[in-house]
Amino acid sequence: MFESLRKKFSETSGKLTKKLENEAEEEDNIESKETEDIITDVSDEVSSSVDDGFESLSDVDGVSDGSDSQDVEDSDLEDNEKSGFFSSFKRDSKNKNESDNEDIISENDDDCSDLSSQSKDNEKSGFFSSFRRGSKEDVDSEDKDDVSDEVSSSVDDGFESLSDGSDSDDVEVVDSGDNEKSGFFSSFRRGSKDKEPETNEDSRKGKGGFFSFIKEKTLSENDVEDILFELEMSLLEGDVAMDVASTVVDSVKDDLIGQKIKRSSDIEEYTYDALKNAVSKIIDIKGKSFTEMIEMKKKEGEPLVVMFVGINGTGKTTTIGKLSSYYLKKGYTPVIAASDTFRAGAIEQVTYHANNVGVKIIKHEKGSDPAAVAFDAVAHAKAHNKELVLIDTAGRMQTNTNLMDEMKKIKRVAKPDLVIFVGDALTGNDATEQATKFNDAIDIDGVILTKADADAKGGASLSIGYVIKKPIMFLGMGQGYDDIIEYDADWMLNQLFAES
Ligand SMILES: Nc1nc2c(ncn2[C@@H]2O[C@H](COP(=O)(O)OP(=O)(O)OP(=O)(O)O)[C@@H](O)[C@H]2O)c(=O)[nH]1
Repeated sequence: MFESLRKKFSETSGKLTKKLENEAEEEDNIESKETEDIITDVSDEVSSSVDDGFESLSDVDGVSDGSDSQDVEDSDLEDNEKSGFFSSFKRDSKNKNESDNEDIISENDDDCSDLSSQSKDNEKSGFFSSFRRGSKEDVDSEDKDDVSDEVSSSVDDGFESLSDGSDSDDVEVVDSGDNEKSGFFSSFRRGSKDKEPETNEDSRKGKGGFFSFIKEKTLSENDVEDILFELEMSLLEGDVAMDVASTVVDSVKDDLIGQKIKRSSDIEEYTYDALKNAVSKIIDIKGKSFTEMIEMKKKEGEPLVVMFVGINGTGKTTTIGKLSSYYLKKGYTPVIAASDTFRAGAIEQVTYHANNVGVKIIKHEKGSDPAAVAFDAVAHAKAHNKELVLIDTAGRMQTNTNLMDEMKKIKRVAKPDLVIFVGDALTGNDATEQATKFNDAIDIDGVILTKADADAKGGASLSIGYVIKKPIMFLGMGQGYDDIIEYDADWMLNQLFAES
């Protein structure tokens, strides 16, 4: 029962999950790409800052004409290529440093005994430490001061560039010198590896979803629009009334937009809640139950008079047999009025059910006035303190004016407390349209939907009450006398959202 609706609702959740899953993957890719770009930028900036540092060194008057250091660079090129960026960077700088220091020594012989020994130190401890020390050393020469300042500022620029590109923590790791084990790049690699392990299985087990966004995502109209449009279309195909389909979609949209989601389970949960909320508003039409009304009338010493209307073959007569049985079992005494005096065999059919169930039937000749039969049945019930009068009427098309007028006459004469439209759930949207027409003609009070047991679509069950703003009172669930249930919105909701 209602499999089709159930499927549509669960598909919506699945489709939205899938769509956002793709988006999360894209976000992940962009994030990785950004990370790679940052790494590239930082590498470039470090190289260029270091180069700037050397250029500054070379440009300083009296230090070097630049050709020496170029020679050194060239001679080291092969080595650097073999051993990668960091080692070449270290060696390069060491050699540059060495070469530049030598230049300084040769040009400033008088002042260079200290620097010469410093140069040896530098050889041992590499580029960064040598420059730092270099800038800190108390060198008297103005040239040396200039050199130190410029190099120091170039290197600092290099560090600033590093800092701009990423966490200062990471930069400090570079400064520590052990790049391979603990440095900036490895920390990025570790960082991206840290994101990777959230495999489907892990996230399902540990975090409750197939994927998760790197940042929390707020659902927008854009995210849900196309999927809810699909839902609306498939509801319409499933015989859900247009009003109902758009109300469901609007309500779901309202509930979903602005929701903050992190992982797939959030989407499932929010979509499920939003759909359930939308459907519960649709199907929960407030009204007194049949049984409550019998009791109310009983207190007044009157029978509850109920008139059944609808088109041919929807199950009016069978439903009257079922309700007779249902209320007999509850301790009430129903009486049936055979007011379908129009169709051949109708009086025999209803008599058959009355006899089977064991209730009194009031009947006249075929072709007699159906309003008079109903009037007699009400009088009988009042005279015998029976609690319920069930009036069977001829099936008629809402377009048949004569028969619709006859129905209005029965209502005027018998003064029923309730006019119930009996609709065939299998006819889907037609049932809703018929109910609307009967409601316009005679002002119905409630609905009984028959053949719900065979209804896979569920369109009429979802729509009919909402469209005419009258409650569904019972659902016919088969051909037997016991195959009828009082309609309950919670039960219906469970049917629509139960795990299949
Ligand atoms: N599966 C199923 N069949 C039903 C249900 N209610 C009625 N039927 C069947 O529907 C057919 C028509 O039922 P009727 O009670 O004769 O319908 P009606 O509205 O009285 O028909 P008219 O007298 O022509 O107006 C019968 O074969 C019933 O057994 C139900 O809830 N489930």
